[in-house]
Amino acid sequence: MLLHVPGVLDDASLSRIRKTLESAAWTDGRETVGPQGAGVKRNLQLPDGSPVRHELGQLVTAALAASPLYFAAALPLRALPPRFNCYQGGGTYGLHVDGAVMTPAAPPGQVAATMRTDISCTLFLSEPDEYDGGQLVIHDTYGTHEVKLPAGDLILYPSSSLHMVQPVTRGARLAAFFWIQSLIRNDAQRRMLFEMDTAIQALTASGENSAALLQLTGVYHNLLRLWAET
Ligand SMILES: O=C(O)CCC(=O)C(=O)O
Ligand SMILES: [Fe+2]
Repeated sequence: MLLHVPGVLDDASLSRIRKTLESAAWTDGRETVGPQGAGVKRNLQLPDGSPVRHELGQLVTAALAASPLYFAAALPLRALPPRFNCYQGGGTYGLHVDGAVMTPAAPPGQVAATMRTDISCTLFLSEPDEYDGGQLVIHDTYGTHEVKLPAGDLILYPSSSLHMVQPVTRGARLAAFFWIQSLIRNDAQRRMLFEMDTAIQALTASGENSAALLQLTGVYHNLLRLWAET
């Protein structure tokens, strides 16, 4: 499932992130990728150990925690701390698939927890009119999707899909990106749960208060219980 989550960042967080990134020390994005990706990746990233990445990543994580839509769609078990990238001057990331398993660096003294990547996310930090190109192109069984969203908006898509970022030929495209291991590994099951949750929320918001709604809520939780891997 491809899902657009609008307004993840408010104006204050967005401008703080943008301002901090203006003077950040960027490095070659190929530092965090395997050999297949390295052949097609031409962008800049904040280094994984950079304090700026850590500080801004916490802002993004806090904003995500306040987004019911993100939560309902992703059903996150764990997520890789957000990274930040920048494409400019023809910068691009050719067609690739994200690594299936990642091991985020652990704080000193703690054992690193390896995670499976079920969902990939890009949080756009530049407005679409600030740059030319830079569409995130995602291939799935329904075809090819070109994504270029307002600053502060997030796209969530299955990590199993092939995807690319088209060359940025004017201006700069800033983004945060990260991966999620979901409670629900299977994309089709996760989508059904999301649709059921959305329907339950809509009925609840309309003032519905019936035994049938309670039963439907029970089915949602029982499917989650049946399918969730923790
Ligand atoms: O910049 C983006 O939108 C996606 C980046 C990406 O695909 C990756 O780093 O694996
Ligand atoms: Fe990717």
